[in-house]
Amino acid sequence: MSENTVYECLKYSNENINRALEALRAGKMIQIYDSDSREGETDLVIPAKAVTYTDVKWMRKDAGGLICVAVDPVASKQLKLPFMADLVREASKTSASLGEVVEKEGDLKYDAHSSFSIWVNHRDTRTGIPDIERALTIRKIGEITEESLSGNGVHFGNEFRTPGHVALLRAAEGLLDERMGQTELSIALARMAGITPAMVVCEMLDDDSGKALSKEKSKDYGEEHGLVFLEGKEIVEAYTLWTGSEC
Ligand SMILES: O=C(CO)[C@H](O)[C@H](O)COP(=O)(O)O
Ligand SMILES: [Mg+2]
Ligand SMILES: [Mg+2]
Repeated sequence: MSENTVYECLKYSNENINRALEALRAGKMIQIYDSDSREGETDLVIPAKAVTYTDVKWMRKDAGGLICVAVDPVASKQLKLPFMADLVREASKTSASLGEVVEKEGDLKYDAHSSFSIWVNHRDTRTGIPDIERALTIRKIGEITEESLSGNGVHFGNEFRTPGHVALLRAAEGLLDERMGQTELSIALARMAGITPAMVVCEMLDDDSGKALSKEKSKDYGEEHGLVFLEGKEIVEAYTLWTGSEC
């Protein structure tokens, strides 16, 4: 079956989904809004492997949130990426002060737990923060994710050090059955698009209000910049079809 045939049979009735998958396959930016009942935030989202320093600058200047890379749950386990909360909880066994700050049940009002893993820099970076260096770290995270999922044994520590300036986000094992943050939503889209499931996400913030950019203003931004705007519920619906498809 040719690549096109596969994509043909995966056409969705929601044209927004088809446009988003096409954009992601082309390494282009899209927007994902999680939901009114969760964070109520819109992220700029782009495949990690495709990121250039101008994309990092775009997210830094126009979105302004934390530039993170969401990693597929299978690859996260292969790469031995820990949840930061688990790491701190373990460390708190020898440091009481850490035990007081570690994420506990009920701490987050919008979800059961965060998806933060470790924060890294690629070893070829100097300080790790310039756009050009963060882009390198991000692309290399995409590449090692692809390598790992291809069954090629990889050694994360050979290429990356922590702490660093790019926050890794570990997608929940059950993906959208378990959690519906932009971490899982972006990985679900990557799986549907047939691209490496390592996705850059960055929250869009509002310079005037000091809050997250509203859904309406985020949609306006998307229209001005030709970006596909997806809501979490659209992705959940399409992913349910995809997982049940015979393609
Ligand atoms: O907190 C975050 C990391 O900066 C953002 O909300 C990002 O969207 C990923 O987290 P989540 O999956 O919880 O939405
Ligand atoms: Mg968040
Ligand atoms: Mg989010």
